[in-house]
Amino acid sequence: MNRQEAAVEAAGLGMRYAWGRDHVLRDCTFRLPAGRICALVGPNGAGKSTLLALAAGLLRPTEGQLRVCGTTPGAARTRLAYVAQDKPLHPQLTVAATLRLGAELNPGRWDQDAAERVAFGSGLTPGARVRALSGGQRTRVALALALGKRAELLLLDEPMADLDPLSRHELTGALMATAAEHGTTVVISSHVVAELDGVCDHLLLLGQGRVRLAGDTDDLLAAHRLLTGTGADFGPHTVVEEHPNGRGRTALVRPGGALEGGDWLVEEPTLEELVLAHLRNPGAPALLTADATPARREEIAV
Ligand SMILES: Nc1ncnc2c1ncn2[C@@H]1O[C@H](COP(=O)(O)OP(=O)(O)OP(=O)(O)O)[C@@H](O)[C@H]1O
Repeated sequence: MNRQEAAVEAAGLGMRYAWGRDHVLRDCTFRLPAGRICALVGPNGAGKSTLLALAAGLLRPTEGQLRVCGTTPGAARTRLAYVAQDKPLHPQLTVAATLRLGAELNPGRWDQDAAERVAFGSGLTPGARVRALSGGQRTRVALALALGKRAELLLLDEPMADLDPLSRHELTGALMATAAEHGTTVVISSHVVAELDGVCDHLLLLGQGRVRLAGDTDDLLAAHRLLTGTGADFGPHTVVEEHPNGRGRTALVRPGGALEGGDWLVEEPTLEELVLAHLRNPGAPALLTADATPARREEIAV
């Protein structure tokens, strides 16, 4: 089978912080094909930031393998851009000087126009000092650095959390345009799943440090159905979540056989329904679609 190259590939990936008692990530195996826009979701403490920092080469895994842009995260550093949750920037610099620094650190690949479009899109002036910026303005500058770098892989840790709705819309559009124009892979963590619907074409859902769902969003949605009816027996189907409703019972299932002929209304769930059902039911069996399943572990070792 001819498969698209992987932007990120993990096998048996585990992480335990030096002072932590427990594993933060445990036996994570997944593959993110290049060129996708991947939503990274999961409850607080699931390990999303840790996974992004590992992929950015800022942390070393304690177990397993992680391959980024076909090499080690450390070797891929010049080819990726990482925007951390707290958006670290030099507070004494102006916005213009920050972008100049971005240009100096990324010779040969820096895109000043792209960086300026993002940085100055909402009236921010070049002479403004970073230390005097609001949280949302800092996010703009951090995203401007990331997009100016023309990275192959963007790792964005809750980038939209402190942006106003118009800025979110504008910057989401800028990210999607960049991804479409340059084939950039984007991993974007967020708690606002509804906002990622229609933006992301790939999903990675972590729960308690483990991969719960991974794959193309269309494939994951197609692997689930919402059944609503009065019967109580869901037959051969794997039930992720079931609850009563006005008309009887509704269940999110992974079909294990024919759905026709049952006394059910059958619907495809939305991405938000799929994610929320799995967040509420961490015991549901994990599912990786074919394109999210890595090659054999030894083949991805670096
Ligand atoms: N430097 C650290 N040392 C020890 N434990 C840490 C460290 N950083 C994170 N942790 C722990 O790792 C676990 C996962 O944290 P992480 O920030 O990766 O989760 P998250 O999914 O990004 O959470 P959130 O949605 O709240 O941002 C948490 O239990 C956290 O306390």
